[in-house]
Amino acid sequence: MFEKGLLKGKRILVTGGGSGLGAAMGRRFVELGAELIICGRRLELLEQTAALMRADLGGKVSVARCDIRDGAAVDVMMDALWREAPLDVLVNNAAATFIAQTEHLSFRAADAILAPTLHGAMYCTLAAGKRWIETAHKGVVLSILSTSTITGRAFTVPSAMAKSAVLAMTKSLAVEWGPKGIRTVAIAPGAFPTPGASGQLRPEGRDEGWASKNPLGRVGEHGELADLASFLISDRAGYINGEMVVLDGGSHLRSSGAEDLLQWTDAQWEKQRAARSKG
Ligand SMILES: CCCCCCC/C=C/C(=O)SCCNC(=O)CCNC(=O)[C@H](O)C(C)(C)COP(=O)(O)OP(=O)(O)OC[C@H]1O[C@@H](n2cnc3c(N)ncnc32)[C@H](O)[C@@H]1OP(=O)(O)O
Ligand SMILES: NC(=O)C1=CN([C@@H]2O[C@H](COP(=O)(O)OP(=O)(O)OC[C@H]3O[C@@H](n4cnc5c(N)ncnc54)[C@H](OP(=O)(O)O)[C@@H]3O)[C@@H](O)[C@H]2O)C=CC1
Repeated sequence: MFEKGLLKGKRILVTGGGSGLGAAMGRRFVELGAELIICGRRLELLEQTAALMRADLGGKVSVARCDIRDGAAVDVMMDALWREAPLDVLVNNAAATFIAQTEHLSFRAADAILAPTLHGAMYCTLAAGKRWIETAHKGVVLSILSTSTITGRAFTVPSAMAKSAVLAMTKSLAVEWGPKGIRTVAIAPGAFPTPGASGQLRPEGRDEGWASKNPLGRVGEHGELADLASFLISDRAGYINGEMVVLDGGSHLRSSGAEDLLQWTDAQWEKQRAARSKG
């Protein structure tokens, strides 16, 4: 689909790149010639993912253990990365969510979502942006958001709040940092099944799957997201700034994707809370 070497010479950090969509995007970036760094909390998972990519693709892939909820840890990671060479692209992909009746959320539960999804994305963007600006280096920040930024989404309210805030960051920095050579862009994926998303959002007992509610009758393929991400971070998209591209088969035009949960009984919600407390 793309010219060989579309991302050659680009050094890219994907947060949460050890699993799911982060790993799928990272793999595609390496195929297109980029140097990749993936970060997350689980070092073993990161190393497994990186080893697989190196074995399959032969590119340069390294890992950084980092909990992006901790701003100081983000700075330590960025310092270490910059000691080798500046990044060219940051992909804010790491996030967390779970379904819950909002009135049952404790403050700690709300923070468990807001901290990685909002604060983590902000810390990483700040840490990369200030280094780019100090050295007049060009950069791109791609944030992986959600169609909840357009529709809102019942039962995942902290996630919808955090993603909407990161969209506001994307639009605001497009204006503030555009003149400094930094583009900020975003993708709002619809349903792209991953173990992480399915585990948190589709417990047993939820009605029929995501595909049946989609106008195109299917969920997204990881390669489709990886291709869009590759284009948006490439120089070919050099005039796209402050934009969020929706990649959901038109699903959000029909439903936010959470309305089935309005029919859940108290017993179902109790079962859901109990499943978590046993986990
Ligand atoms: C068409 C629809 C398209 C779908 C769009 C989807 C948009 C977004 C999708 C995604 O983000 S998918 C990514 C999903 N992946 C993850 O969530 C992976 C990362 N997950 C985690 O890190 C954790 O699982 C967690 C969810 C953040 C929780 O881990 P943490 O270690 O931070 O929490 P704890 O210390 O165990 O608990 C803190 C606090 O939170 C409460 N809590 C945790 N899980 C739940 C739950 N499932 N339900 C209710 N409450 C929960 C927990 O009880 C603690 O609160 P207190 O009890 O101490 O008050
Ligand atoms: N899959 C889908 O249908 C959709 C996904 N999205 C978005 O796509 C992105 C990827 O989701 P997906 O691949 O499905 O889910 P995953 O659960 O696989 O990805 C989440 C990643 O974030 C990392 N992460 C979580 N918390 C932290 C933290 N505190 N510090 C560093 N890394 C962290 C996790 O690694 P670790 O636990 O090792 O830290 C994990 O690799 C998310 O932003 C999600 O909101 C949006 C819409 C739909």
